[in-house]
Amino acid sequence: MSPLSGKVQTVLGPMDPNQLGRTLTHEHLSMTFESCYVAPLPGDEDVATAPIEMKNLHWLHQNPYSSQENLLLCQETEAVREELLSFRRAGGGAIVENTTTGISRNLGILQQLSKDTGVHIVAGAGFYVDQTHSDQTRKMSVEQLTDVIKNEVLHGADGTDIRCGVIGEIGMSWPMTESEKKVLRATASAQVELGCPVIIHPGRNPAAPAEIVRILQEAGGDIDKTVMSHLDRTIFDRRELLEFAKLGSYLEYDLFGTEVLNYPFNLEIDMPSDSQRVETLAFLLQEGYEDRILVAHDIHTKNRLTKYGGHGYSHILRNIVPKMLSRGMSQGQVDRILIENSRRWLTFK
Ligand SMILES: CC(=O)NCCS(=O)(=O)O
Repeated sequence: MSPLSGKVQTVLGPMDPNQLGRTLTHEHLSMTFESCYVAPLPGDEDVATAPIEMKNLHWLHQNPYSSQENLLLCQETEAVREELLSFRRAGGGAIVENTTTGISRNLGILQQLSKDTGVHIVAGAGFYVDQTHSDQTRKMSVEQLTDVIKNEVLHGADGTDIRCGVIGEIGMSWPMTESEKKVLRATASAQVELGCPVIIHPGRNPAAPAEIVRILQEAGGDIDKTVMSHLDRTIFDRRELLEFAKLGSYLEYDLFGTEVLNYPFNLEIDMPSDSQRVETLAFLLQEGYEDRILVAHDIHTKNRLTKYGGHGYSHILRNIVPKMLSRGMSQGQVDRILIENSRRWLTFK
């Protein structure tokens, strides 16, 4: 049995899961996303390199990955601190910070933010998508990768003694690369030994989540303790969604607040609106998946902060919860999603 059994591990140490409260299971508080820069359309070069200001916020909203400045959330610690205080005032308790190796995890900042604001923060172990893997990562065996991940949970990451409390977000592309598959197998091995929660970023294809679950299962992973992120931009067909749901992972709708006409990473995809996300949650509840749903905003660029006219970390609590209630969900179901499911997932076995 893990020494962490029955506990949640935050950046301030292990804690009683009952203290978490309303939890956003997929956010970033400090990271860089330059690896996912998308060149601006011809004619947009000037606005793409201009400083962020009111007159280009609409452009930025539609083209968030085409401004290098927008990809540096790591420069906004003061704004994030203010937002976390606002999140607490809105009734929020905890945030799972999904920044892993490859997108500039900064555990010292996370620990300080938690001390300053009283928000419980759980940090993520492991590796983001292949394009951010270092040569050293690519050369590692599954056993070596497993040791790295275990060490980040048991002893601390990035040369600190600050410990991660989940594995992930583990980044997968579509199709998955060999290096990503090794990381996935290492994730499963570490999970078996530690009894810990896992969270996956799937590639942008409806077949990706099930393929990931298959590989995790083959490597001994605990699907019941695994979150599949970003379903809002991955599985659109309801029949396919139910097929996937049967596999038993948590089903995360974590792009609340993202309403964009052209999804820059895959122009074939029509990104749903928040109203459509709520409709999908209602559908999953009706189909009996009340114990499997999780929600978040996955804030990872500057323009989504309230400082830049974005929705911020309190959008779900302030706007989406009332919408859920107005669409027939009960307070009990909302609490199940925001409190009980996240608590169960985050508690070490
Ligand atoms: C930080 C991160 O990976 N966000 C996910 C963006 S995506 O558009 O859902 O892939």
